[in-house]
Amino acid sequence: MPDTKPRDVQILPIATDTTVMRSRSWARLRFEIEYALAKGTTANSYLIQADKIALIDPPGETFTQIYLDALQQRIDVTAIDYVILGHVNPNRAATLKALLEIAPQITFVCSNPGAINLRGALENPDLPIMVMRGEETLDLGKGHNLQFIPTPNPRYADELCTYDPQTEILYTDKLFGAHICGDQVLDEGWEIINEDRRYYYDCLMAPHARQVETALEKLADFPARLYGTGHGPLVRYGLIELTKAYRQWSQQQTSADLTVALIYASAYGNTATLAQAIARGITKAGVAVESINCEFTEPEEIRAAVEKSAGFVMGSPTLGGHAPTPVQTALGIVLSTGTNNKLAGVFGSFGWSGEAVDLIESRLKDAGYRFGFDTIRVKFKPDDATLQLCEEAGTDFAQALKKAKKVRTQSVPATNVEQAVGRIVGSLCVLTAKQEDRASAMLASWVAQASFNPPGLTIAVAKERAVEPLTHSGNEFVLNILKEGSHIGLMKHFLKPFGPGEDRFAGVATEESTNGSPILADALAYLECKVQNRMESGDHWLVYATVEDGKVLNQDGVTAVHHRKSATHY
Ligand SMILES: Cc1cc2nc3c(=O)[nH]c(=O)nc-3n(C[C@H](O)[C@H](O)[C@H](O)COP(=O)(O)O)c2cc1C
Repeated sequence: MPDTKPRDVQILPIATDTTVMRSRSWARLRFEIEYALAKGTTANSYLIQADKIALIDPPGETFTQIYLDALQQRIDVTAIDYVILGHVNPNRAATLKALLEIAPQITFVCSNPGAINLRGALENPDLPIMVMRGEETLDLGKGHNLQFIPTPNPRYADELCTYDPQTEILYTDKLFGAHICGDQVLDEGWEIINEDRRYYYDCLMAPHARQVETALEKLADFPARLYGTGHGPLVRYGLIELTKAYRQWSQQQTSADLTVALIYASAYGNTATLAQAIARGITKAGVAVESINCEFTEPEEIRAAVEKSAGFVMGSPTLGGHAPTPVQTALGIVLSTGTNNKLAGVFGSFGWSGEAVDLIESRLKDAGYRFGFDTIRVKFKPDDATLQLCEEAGTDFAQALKKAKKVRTQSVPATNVEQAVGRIVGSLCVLTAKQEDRASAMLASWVAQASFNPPGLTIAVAKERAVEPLTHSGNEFVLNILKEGSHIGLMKHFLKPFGPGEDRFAGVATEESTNGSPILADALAYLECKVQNRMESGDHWLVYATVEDGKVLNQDGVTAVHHRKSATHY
């Protein structure tokens, strides 16, 4: 997606007295970890003009001015009665302050934890706020008698959904969204955005699937015709399928046999971002995560989650030279469970001294815990490379747990089917990809030509591969086809275990392709590819890519082929 298209606010009436205002950022997105998709996003706000006027979810500060301009062209902003907030993001404070300056009579509507956050974010303890706990309604007139459904989760403890019985719109905040930017307001032809919705779920929802299940149960009581999402297209055509998919994806998480307790606190969001990237790395390897924000969780719940988990990861910011009290309490609970056979991990964001992370690490070390990854210390806000490291550390952690479990179950010889499927051969290749700060590579032999016009191929990428985030629709990579005779060295290099964030290309001769991905100098040929789409196929993604360019580097060589004995090996 080019970064050149200017931000704007797209406005469309969507139902009786109801208008959507979508603040569109076309550029690569940085505020949540869906950076791998880089398709921009929209911050969706809604305007209900009945006898009273309500505004739902004004956007963050990068949109304050153009959003207010767009609003002022349509309504008398001084007449707004209510501003309803699906969650309170400090980043929205600038827009809310600007609205209050024009319309000081505004009453805010949010959940109870939302009210605490809002008073802090707007630095005003006397702010007029209507707190919605689930029983109350807000009558805007003309049948818009709004109902509210708190749907708290560790990431957004203050999340609140809103239902309008007049229009049968359910405003779902973070639920059912997608980080994509485009002209399409609704989700007609929704199958093509399935991948984006799934990735959004995997990154943002999977780490608190239990709370998603609770939210789905609550929301089922409200007959919705349309989901007014916080991001991306509104959900109308795919509403039944997406709701069903959310149930199914959540059930997959909550019924997984290995779980990691991810225990953290975060005052300004940096440690939470690290937690999210680590969670993504764990869940993509097929191990479930139970996220626990210790600020909002009862000690008993923390104890129960640790006891039932195969491992735990603890994260904390350093504030005033210490870990915040809820983290210290949680650490005490973890240590008192006395289960030092569980795998542990530690991470945190800090500013200058970082005592909190050191404290957690040393207390766990003293108690005899083993660590699944080297402690991650990040100064202030993480960049893309750090998030990649976190994701890979999470995957390593999950794989260590899976390995430990496998060791306990006896290894069985390959079945007839496994042996027979193993006789399928493919050319031995190395997929290399680089996007801005992120680079990765993977040995691939499950490769096949898939089309001639345009030239295209498929590659099977295991879901937990480090390179996986670089193989979504629109991403570019290079497929290096190895040469028989000189393939062993490269094969060994790319098969060896890499630490989280480790440079895959150290000591390997490469050149840069036009799409920025490395070409291996010793390859037989290379293909510059662009991912068109991908299909979920069991434990792999089947990636279909078209070949945009390519060259044979060694005219006399032949393709290295990978012969195997079993389908379970590459
Ligand atoms: C009031 C306050 C006190 C802080 N004290 C420390 C400190 O003693 N040592 C340190 O390394 N960083 C300190 N920091 C920096 C934070 O650790 C840093 O901003 C970190 O990114 C916060 O993580 P979070 O976004 O997850 O809350 C402090 C920050 C604030 C706002």
